[in-house]
Amino acid sequence: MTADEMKKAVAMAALDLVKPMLAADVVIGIGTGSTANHFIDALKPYANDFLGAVASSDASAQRLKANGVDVLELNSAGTLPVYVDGADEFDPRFNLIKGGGAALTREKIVAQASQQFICIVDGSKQVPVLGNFPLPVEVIPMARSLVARELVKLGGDPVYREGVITDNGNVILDVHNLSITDPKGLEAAINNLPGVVCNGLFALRGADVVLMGTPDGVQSLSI
Ligand SMILES: O=C[C@H](O)[C@H](O)[C@H](O)COP(=O)(O)O
Repeated sequence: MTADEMKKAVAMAALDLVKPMLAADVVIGIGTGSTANHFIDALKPYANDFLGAVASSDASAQRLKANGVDVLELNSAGTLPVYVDGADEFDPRFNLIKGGGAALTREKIVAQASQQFICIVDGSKQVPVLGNFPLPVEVIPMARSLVARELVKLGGDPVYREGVITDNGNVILDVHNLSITDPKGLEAAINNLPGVVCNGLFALRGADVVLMGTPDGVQSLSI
């Protein structure tokens, strides 16, 4: 089974969890990336069974609309019952690194607005300790160098993701060589740096459910 087939399988498993929640007044949260894209495509036959979705990126919003799903603003949607999204890494406590596709800030907002976060991943994303995947940090452009120096003080090696501007008009620093033994503490410490909009650690609000695709099928993991 290819990685893409595993991503599709976890997306279908997530759909099985979400289908019973769908109703005429229900709005769901949708993430960003190649795994979330499979989930968006899988929603197409059910597009008329729920009110719509809040998207964590312009790219996902466009894909949802192409699949017949109405896209709503979070401000008019209230609390969402569920958020479905991928991740770049997850640890045994369901702390995550996200933002490989630069959508981390809106993802964190929609996750925070949701009662349940279903994380859909292939097995390559499972790690004992977060940090092998460089941690994305979204930064106000004028603060890029300042924040980079502060991230070095925290023990990381930040690299400017050249050519990438987020949906919010900001830039991304990818922080290499972190061994993240205190995900909540590091998430808060980075968020406290002036110029940082958001960082890709999802520990203060991690995943509730992880569905992991393996060559032997989809595993529903528990903490
Ligand atoms: O910014 C992107 C998101 O955090 C994605 O959820 C993450 O990068 C995983 O993407 P993929 O499903 O393509 O591996």
